[in-house]
Amino acid sequence: MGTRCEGLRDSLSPIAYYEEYSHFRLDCLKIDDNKELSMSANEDLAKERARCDFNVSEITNILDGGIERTKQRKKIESIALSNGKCCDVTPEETLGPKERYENAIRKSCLYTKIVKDQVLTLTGLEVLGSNSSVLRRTADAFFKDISPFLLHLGMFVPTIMGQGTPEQQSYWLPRALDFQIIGTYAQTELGHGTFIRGLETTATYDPDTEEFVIHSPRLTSYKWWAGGLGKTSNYCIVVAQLYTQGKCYGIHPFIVQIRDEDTHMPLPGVRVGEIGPRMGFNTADNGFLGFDHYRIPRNHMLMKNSQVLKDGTYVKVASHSKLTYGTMVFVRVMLVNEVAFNLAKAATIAVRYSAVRRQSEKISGEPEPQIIDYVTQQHKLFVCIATAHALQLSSNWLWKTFSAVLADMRGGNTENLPELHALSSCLKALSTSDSAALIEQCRLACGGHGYMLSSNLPLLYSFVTATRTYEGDYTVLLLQTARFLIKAWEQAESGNPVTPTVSYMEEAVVGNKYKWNGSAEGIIKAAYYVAAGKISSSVTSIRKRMKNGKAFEDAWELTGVQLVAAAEAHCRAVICDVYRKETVRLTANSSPNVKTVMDQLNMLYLSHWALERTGDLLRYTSTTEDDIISCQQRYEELLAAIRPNAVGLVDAFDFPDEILQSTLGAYDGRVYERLMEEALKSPLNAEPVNRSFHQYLKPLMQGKL
Ligand SMILES: CCCCCCCCCC/C=C\CCCCCCCC(=O)SCCNC(=O)CCNC(=O)[C@H](O)C(C)(C)COP(=O)(O)OP(=O)(O)OC[C@H]1O[C@@H](n2cnc3c(N)ncnc32)[C@H](O)[C@@H]1OP(=O)(O)O
Ligand SMILES: Cc1cc2nc3c(=O)[nH]c(=O)nc-3n(C[C@H](O)[C@H](O)[C@H](O)COP(=O)(O)OP(=O)(O)OC[C@H]3O[C@@H](n4cnc5c(N)ncnc54)[C@H](O)[C@@H]3O)c2cc1C
Repeated sequence: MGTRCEGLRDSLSPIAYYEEYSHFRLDCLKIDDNKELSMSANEDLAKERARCDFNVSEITNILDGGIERTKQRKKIESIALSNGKCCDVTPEETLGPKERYENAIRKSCLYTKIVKDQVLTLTGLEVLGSNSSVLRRTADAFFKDISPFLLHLGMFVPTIMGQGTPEQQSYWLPRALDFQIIGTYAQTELGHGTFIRGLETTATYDPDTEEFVIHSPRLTSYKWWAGGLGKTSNYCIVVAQLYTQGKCYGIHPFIVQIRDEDTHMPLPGVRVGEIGPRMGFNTADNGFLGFDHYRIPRNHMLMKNSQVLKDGTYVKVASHSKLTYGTMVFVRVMLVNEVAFNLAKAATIAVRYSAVRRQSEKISGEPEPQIIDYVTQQHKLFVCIATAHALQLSSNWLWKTFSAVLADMRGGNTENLPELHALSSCLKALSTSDSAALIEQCRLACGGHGYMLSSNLPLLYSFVTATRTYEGDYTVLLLQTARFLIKAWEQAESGNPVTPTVSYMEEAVVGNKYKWNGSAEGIIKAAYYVAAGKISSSVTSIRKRMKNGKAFEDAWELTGVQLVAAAEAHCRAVICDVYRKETVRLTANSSPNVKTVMDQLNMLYLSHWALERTGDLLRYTSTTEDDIISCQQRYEELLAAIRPNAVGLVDAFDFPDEILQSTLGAYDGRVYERLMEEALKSPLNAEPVNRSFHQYLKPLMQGKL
C-alpha cells in the first residue's frame, strides 16, 4: 500500500494488476480503462503542507526525545523497511484464520531476522530497552494485527530479567534473546484474571525429586488468554500457587517448558491450544493451557524475590510482598507509550483524510469545503493530536519515574513503590481508555470510509480497546490508585508529609475553594482541586457509612463509583500538569513558531478537559458561568489557530506509509485510488460470477430450490 510496497508490483499498473488477478475487465466497474487511476499526489494535501508555518522535523525531534534519537529511529526503520518484504500482496484480513496465523509467523520470523542480523548490531541490547518503542513501531509495518512474538519480547523476557536470579538470567536470557526458545506469560485463568491471589494452578514442591508438580485442579484453573501460547511458544512463565512443606505461600512465577524443542509437540502432562476467534489479536494465537501433575526442576521457579531450598524450606528474599507483580507494573508503563503511538497513527489517518475529503456546501453554490474546515471536525480531531502529545510526554515522564524507583529498589529501597504502582495503574487506565475512545472518534470522523478495514482504523481500535482490559482492567486499576489517594488524604489531614504527586492535597485539605484562572497553570490547579474535592467527598462518604455501622470493606465497596471518579480526576490533573511542564521544558530552545503551536495544542488539551468537566469545576472550585464562557471562547479560537498547521502536526509524527497501512492516511493523499486498489484485491473480485450463484441464487430465482 505504501510507496515501497508498490515496488513489489512495479511492473503492473493498478488496472493491469487487477486484470491479471481477475478474469474480467474493469469496464464492468465503469472505470474508463483507457485512463490510469491517478498516480499523482493530492493537491489539497500539498497546499496544506505549503501553509504549515513551523518546522515539522523540530516537533518530530521533540516527540522522539531529541535529534539523535530521531536519526536512530529512522535508521532502524529504513533497515527494516528497505527490502519491501514487510508487505502482503494479499491483504492480511482477507485470509482465513490458519493462513493469517501462518502468515504472521512468516513475517515475525522475517522481522526477527532483520532485527537480529542488522538492528542489534547497530544498537546492541538498547533495542529492547530505550529503543523498544522503535522496535514496536517498526513492527507495525509487518503486522496489521499482532505478532505472535509480542508476549515473548513484551513479557517473557522482561519477567526473566525482573524475577530471575543472576544465574537464571544468564541461563535463560541468551536463549530467549536469540529466539532459540519462544515464551509467553500465562497468568490469567478461565476463572480469574483480576483477582490474581485467587489463581488456582498449583506448584507443589516435591523434595524427594527436587521438582515442582504443576497441576490444574479444575476447568477454571486452565490458563487462558496468553498471547503466542496456542501454537507458537515452547516455554512460558506460569504463575501458580506455591505449596511447600504443606503450606501455601501464594502466587509465584515459574518457567515451564510446554513443547518439545525439536518436534514442537506438547509434552506429556500438558494440554495446550488456541482459544478461538476474538475481536482483535487474531494473529496472536492467544491460548489455553492445563497441566496434569506436570513436573519441572526446582530451579525453574524464578527465585529473585523468594526461594524454595532443596529441602523445601521457603525463603523470602524481597523486601516488598508485591515485587512478584513487577512485570505487570513494567508493562503498564510501556502501554502508555504504546497507546500514544496508536492514537498518533489514528490522528494522522483522520487528519490527512479530512484535508482530502470534500463534502456538502457551507454556502450554497460555493465549492464543497474540505471537511477539516468544519469546526465540528476540528473539535473531533485536534484533541486527538493533543492527546497523543500529552500521552507521549507523560509516558516519557512515567518511564523516568519507573527507572528511578527501579534503581532505588536495586539498592533495597521500596519506599516509592506504592506511588509508582498508583501512578502506573491510573496512567495505564486513562491512557488506554482515552486512546480507544479517540481512535473510535477518528473512525467516525472519516465517515463510511473509516469503516473500511483498509483504512486501518477498525484494527487500531480493536487492538487499543483491548489494552483497556488487559494488564489490569480500567476500573480495577483506578480502584488501586484510589487506595493510595485515600491514604494520602488521611496523611495530609493529619499534617504528615505526602509524596510529590499528591502534594496538592496539603493545600486542598484546608477546604478553601480555588478561584478560577484561565491560564494553563490556573486550569491545572483547578484540576488538582477537582481531584482533591472528589477524594474528600469519597472520604466523607466512607466515614459516613462506617458511622452508620458498615465495616470498612463494605463502606469502600459502596463508595466505589466515587472512588473511581476521584482516581480519574487525580490522573487527569497529573497528565495536564506533566504535559504542560514537559511542553515548556522541551520547547525552551525551539523556534518561535514551534513554541507557539506546541503551546496552542497544550492549551487546547487543558481547555478541552476543563469544558468536559464544567460540573466538577462549578462544584469543587469557585469557577463561574462567565469563566466557562470565556474558556469555551478560547477553545474555539484555538481550533481556528491550529487549523492551518493540522497536517503539519500529524506529519510530525513521521509515520512511513508502511507503518500507517491506511488507504485514507497515506502521505500522498491518493485516498480514492487506494480505496479502489484495495477493493480490487478482495477475493470476491477474483471471478466475475461466484459459484453460489449457480448453487443457490439461480435455483432460488428460478423457483427450483
Ligand atoms: C516481533 C514483535 C515486536 C515486538 C516489540 C517488543 C516491544 C515490547 C513492548 C510491548 C509492550 C506491551 C506488550 C504487552 C502485551 C501484553 C498483553 C497482555 C498481558 C496480560 O494481560 S498479563 C495479565 C495481567 N493481569 C493483571 O494485570 C491482573 C490485574 N490484577 C492485579 O494486578 C492485582 O490482583 C490487583 C488488582 C492489583 C490486586 O492485587 P492483590 O489482591 O494482591 O492486592 P490488594 O488489592 O489486596 O492490595 C494489597 C496491597 O498491595 C498493593 N499492590 C497491588 N499491586 C501492586 C503492585 N503491582 N505493586 C505494588 N503494590 C501493589 C495494593 O495497592 C495494596 O496496597 P495497600 O494495602 O493499599 O497499601
Ligand atoms: C487481548 C487480550 C490479551 C491478553 N493477554 C494475556 C496474556 O498474555 N497473559 C495473561 O495472563 N492474561 C492475558 N489477558 C488477560 C487479561 O489480563 C485479563 O482479561 C484482565 O486482567 C481482566 O481480567 P478478567 O478477564 O478476569 O476480568 P474480570 O475481573 O472478570 O472483570 C469483569 C468486570 O468485573 C469488574 N471487576 C472485577 N473485579 C472488580 C473489583 N474488585 N472491583 C470492581 N470491579 C471489578 C471489572 O471492572 C470488569 O468490568 C489478555 C486479555 C485480552 C483481552
